[in-house]
Amino acid sequence: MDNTAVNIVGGGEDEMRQKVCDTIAARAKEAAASRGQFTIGFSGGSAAKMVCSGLRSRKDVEWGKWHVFTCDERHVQLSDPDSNIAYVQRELLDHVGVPSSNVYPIDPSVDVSAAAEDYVAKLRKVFPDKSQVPKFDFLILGMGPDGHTCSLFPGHPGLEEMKRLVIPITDSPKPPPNRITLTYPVLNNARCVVVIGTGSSKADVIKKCLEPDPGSEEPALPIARVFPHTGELIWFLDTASASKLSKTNA
Ligand SMILES: O=C1O[C@H](COP(=O)(O)O)[C@@H](O)[C@H](O)[C@H]1O
Repeated sequence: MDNTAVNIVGGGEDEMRQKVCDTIAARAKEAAASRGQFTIGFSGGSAAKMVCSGLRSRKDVEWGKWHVFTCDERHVQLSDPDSNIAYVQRELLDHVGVPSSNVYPIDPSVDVSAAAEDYVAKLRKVFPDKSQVPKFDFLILGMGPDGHTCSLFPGHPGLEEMKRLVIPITDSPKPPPNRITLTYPVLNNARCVVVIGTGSSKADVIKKCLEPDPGSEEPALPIARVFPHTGELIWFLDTASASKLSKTNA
């Protein structure tokens, strides 16, 4: 069964925000009802901006059931404007009722390798069965114009990591260089992954991923390698980011 959907929402950010946040709220409700909790991973950048602003006024969400991680994180202090979790904290969590014990920031006081190990320990608080790869209910992914997602960059050896759940990155081509990231085994084990593409700066990369040149021998870009084994994959695109696609389902 193909569990992939490409939604060209049309219009701009407001329409996208509404659709994406409706999807998150619906999945959170299902997860809380069937498993008693909702495990979610946020990305940083434009995806976080859209989602945090759309979620914080929602009254149809049981915030107390949420467990909040980031899909990747810059290895910086939580006071640094580059911190992904600090953004989510300020723009969403400070305004809703997620218990602080259900929010899992990285430890910036240790080196980046130790921070990656510490993050695995944090994952294991919520996903304690060590024989199983953590199964997130929901992951929100963004993408850079180069096709990176999380802190998985084109051509980086981290793309081939199939054992570790979280890896340190010390040579990110996008600053800051030190980061940690979830790996494909975790991304592709999620129940639902949403990819958010907005703006014309993403149009070329979206075309490359969704309508690749049949003759091309280029390896798939990092965002195009996300295919949950059994879960759903939903791409949400606005008019500008979908503008180079020839086939649309709008
Ligand atoms: O550095 C990062 O960049 C990507 C893409 O960000 P965007 O602002 O171009 O949408 C983001 O998804 C990732 O979480 C972040 O660490």
